[in-house]
Formats: sequence, C-alpha cells, structure tokens
Amino acid sequence: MYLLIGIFSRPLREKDIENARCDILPDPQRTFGSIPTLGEAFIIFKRDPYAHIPAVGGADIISSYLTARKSYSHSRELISEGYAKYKGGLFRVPENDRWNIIVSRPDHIEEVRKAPDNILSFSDFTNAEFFVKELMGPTLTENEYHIDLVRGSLTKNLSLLFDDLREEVMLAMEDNIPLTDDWTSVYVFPKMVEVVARASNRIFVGLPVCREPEFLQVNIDYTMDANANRDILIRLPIFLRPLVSKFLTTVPKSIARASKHLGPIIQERLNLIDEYGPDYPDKPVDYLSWLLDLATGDERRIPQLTNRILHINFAAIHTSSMSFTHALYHLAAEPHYLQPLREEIETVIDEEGWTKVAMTKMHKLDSFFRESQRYNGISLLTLSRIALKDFTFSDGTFIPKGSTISAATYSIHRDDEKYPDGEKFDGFRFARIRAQEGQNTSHQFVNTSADYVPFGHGKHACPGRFFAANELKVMMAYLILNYDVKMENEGVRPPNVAAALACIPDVTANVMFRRRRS
Ligand code: HEM
Repeated sequence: MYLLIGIFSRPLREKDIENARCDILPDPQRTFGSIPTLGEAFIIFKRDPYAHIPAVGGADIISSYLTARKSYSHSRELISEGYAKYKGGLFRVPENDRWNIIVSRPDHIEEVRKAPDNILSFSDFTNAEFFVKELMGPTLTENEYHIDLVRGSLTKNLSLLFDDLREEVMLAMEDNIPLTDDWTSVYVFPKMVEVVARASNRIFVGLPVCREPEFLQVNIDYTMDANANRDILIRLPIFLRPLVSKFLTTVPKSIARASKHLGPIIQERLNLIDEYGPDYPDKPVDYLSWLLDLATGDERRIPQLTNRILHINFAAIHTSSMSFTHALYHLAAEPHYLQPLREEIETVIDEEGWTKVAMTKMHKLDSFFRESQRYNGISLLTLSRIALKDFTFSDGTFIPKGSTISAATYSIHRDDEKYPDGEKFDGFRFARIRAQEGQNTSHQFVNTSADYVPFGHGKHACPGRFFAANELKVMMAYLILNYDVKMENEGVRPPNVAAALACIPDVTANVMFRRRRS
C-alpha cells in the first residue's frame, strides 16, 4: 500500500516506519541498481511488500543498491549464499530493476509449475527479460504459434527428420573440425555455434538455405544483438525503455538480411499452396512448412514468417551450442570418458544404425549430457515467472503481484543432499542410477523434476529439448567415433564464465583434435 497521500494527510506513525522502506517508484519489486531519473526524485514511502522474505545482502536502500550493483558479476555467489543461509525457504536477491524471489523447496517448485499462466506467467517473464515486444515485435508475444509448433510438430516428427539431422551434423562437423593425423588446435566455440546453426536450420528451413553462410550468420547475430540490446535496456529507467528500444532494435535489419535468402523460398511455397492447396506434391517436411500451415492474415507475409524463423533460432542456437561446449570441455579435460562412450556408441549403432531409437539406447552418452547440464547448465535460475496476481503458496508464503519468481537451479543442482558429491562432475552418475532395477526410464537427459530444472519444469519446460537432445547426441557421437580429443591445456577444463544469470562455457578456449587412432 503506497503511503504517498498518507504522508501529507497525517504524521508518520511508528508502525508505518517499521513497515516502510524508502523506495523510488511505485513498483513493488523495484530495487536501486538502475540509474536514478527525474521521476525517481519523487521519493515516496511504501510498505515493503517483501518484508517477510529474507534479502541476500540486506533489504535497506543502500545494501540493496550495492548488492544489485554486484549482481551482474556475482550472481552465482549471491544465489548460493541465499540458498545456504535460508535453505529450503524463499529468499530474494536484488537485480538492477527488481527483486528476484528465489524458491528451492520441491513443494514450492511444484506449486510454481502448476500455477496457471494468468497468475504466474512465463511469457510475461520472457517478454520483460528479453524485451521481446519492444525489440523483436509485438506479434511474437500476441500469437505464440511458433512455440506450439516446437512442442507439437517438431517433436512428433523427430524420427522422420532424424536422417536429415544426422547428415547435416556430420557434414557440418567435417567442415568445421579438420580430420588431421596430428593434433590440431581448434578455437572451438564458434565452430560449434556454426554446426548447431546449420543442423538446426536443416530442420527449420531445409536445404539449400541451411548451408548459406550469410543466412546462418544473421541467425547467429540476431541472438548476440538481442542480448546486447537487452543489456543496454535493462540499465535504463523503465520509462525510457520503449523509446530507446525503437532506435536500438536491429530486428528490422536482421529480417531484411534473412529475407534475401528466405523470401524467395517462402514465396515459392506460397505459390504452390495457392496452386495445389496446402498439401501440395513434394511439400517439404520442415518447420517453415508447419508455420505456413498455421499462419493466417498478415502472418503469411515474408517479414513476419522470417521473424518467426529468426526467433526460433534465437531459442535454439546459443542454448544448444553452449550446452554442447560445456559437455565437450568435460570430455576433452577428462579423455578417460572417451573409451567407454565409444564402446557404447559403436555397440548401439551396430544394433540399431543411426536412428532416433539408437540415441535413446546410449545411456552413458545421455548421462554425460544430463550431468553436464546439472553441473553447468546455461542459467543460474530457471522456471521464472512474473506474478500477474497476488499468489500465496500453500504454506502461507505470500508473493505480491508484480514479483519475479524463479527456481534456484544452480544451487539445487549442486546440493550434496540431492546429488551426492554434487560439486564433482561424474559423467556416468545417471547411467548408474538407470542401471538399477526399475530406474531405466527415469533420469534421462530430457526428464525434468523439481530437483532437475536446467530446461525448466512443467508446461513451459523447454519444448525444444527433445530436438536438442538428438542434435547434441549425434554431434557428440560423431565426434567420439571419429576424433581423439583433449584440451589444449591438458587435463584442465576452462572455468565457466558467469554473466548476470548466464553460465557460459569459456568461449575463448581451444580444444585439440586428431583423427581417431585407437
Ligand atoms: C540444450 C539446449 C537448450 C536448453 C538448455 C534450453 C533451455 C530452456 C529453458 C531453461 C527454457 C525456459 C524454461 C523455464 O525456465 O521454465 C526454455 C524455453 C524454451 N525453449 Fe529451450 N533450451 C534449449 C534448446 C531449445 C531448442 C533447440 C529450441 C527450439 C527448437 C528451444 C525452444 C524453446 C522455446 C520455444 C521455449 C519457450 C517455451 C514456452 O514459452 O513455453 N529450446 N529453454
């Protein structure tokens, strides 16, 4: 309850002071990390709606300001501190422009998962976090049919598309990592981004455009630009963001660049639909065809369709290439994993050939990726939501409307009570569990639970994870069968880099490859 009117109508009472903290904007989750503005000069008092939730670094103005200032480079430490100190309970960590309320208890996570979208909203969170509406266009948020297609058609057609995916991964790997007899040092992260971009676009838009370097580059740049623009906007006062985003956004330029390649293909498909109907002969099976099946009105125009393709690449490329690089660094730093993985992959391929079913039978490989996502992940927090209404957990804990709430992903995954020796990377941890009676289908790379949330959990859990799991496994299986691998700095895995909430593999490291000898 804001006390601005009350301040002028009666003297401040002791109780008001107890329940109040000085805040600068009438936004309940505002912290003090952003640049003060003219509007912010109007200091008002209000009850602290978060008084019942302990704050890492302190809740008063000065401490929250100073802690928020550290949040970009020290998020991991701040979240770990809260997790250790308030174990099982909620806590909050300040960011530039809000408090992040963090949950970690399984029952709390389950309640966040089950809460309907009109109370705890995932899409409002992603829009606020990535400025989707302002930077990428409002239609993406108003009609999310491109997301439904990942959950539906893409996942359902994985078996059918597997051969295309496999072929593109193998060709892209050969092009990016030379098969040499002697050890060759490869600056690996950009190469993996390229392999993922090419293989993903084989399924998104098909041949030959998935191999056009400029088309792939636009898709890669789109993510980098979106992140850079977001980092600028998040530091600005809220009222300036819509205005600045208009000048900042590079999306129209990206659409124009990508349309040069996609435009003629989309037009050709639209012509065929006009002539022969939606199921025209030799219609390609890819994500673009599914978009065309569902798009109506303005959404059938080339710029709109191109933007959807760019956006799905935004969700797919860096998430998958970072996840792959995390796992690759473990393999290269500990090459003792190579032999058992090779034996498993060879045995399964001998029995099944290169199929989607074969990928599900490689339990050690699956475990290696699951463990890498547990140990590293790509985000310290997932399952993030914005409360569109007041929300109360069944234990009575109150979350005010407007709050951001997330799961303590990194800390949950490193918790010894959930994962014995959690600070140690143990590549076959989950394969051993699956070998136990009755555990065969649990603990797969794509399974989520309250204790395993690198893809989120529940209805908004990453719908692309089934596709990503197949892509990453084919990449790794191909690499393990064809190359010997080690870190340039032998035996040492380069430390991850923390930037805000992201957990990024060292993007500057080199890995050594040579043609497999044994
Ligand atoms: C290993 C790679 C990937 C990782 C680690 C990853 C991770 C995530 C995470 C953490 C979320 C948010 C879930 C939450 O916090 O509740 C998410 C959402 C999403 N991901 Fe992924 N992702 C990956 C690959 C992909 C791919 C390949 C695609 C597309 C083909 C994709 C499409 C999406 C979409 C559309 C959403 C939003 C879901 C919704 O609005 O309900 N992701 N992903």
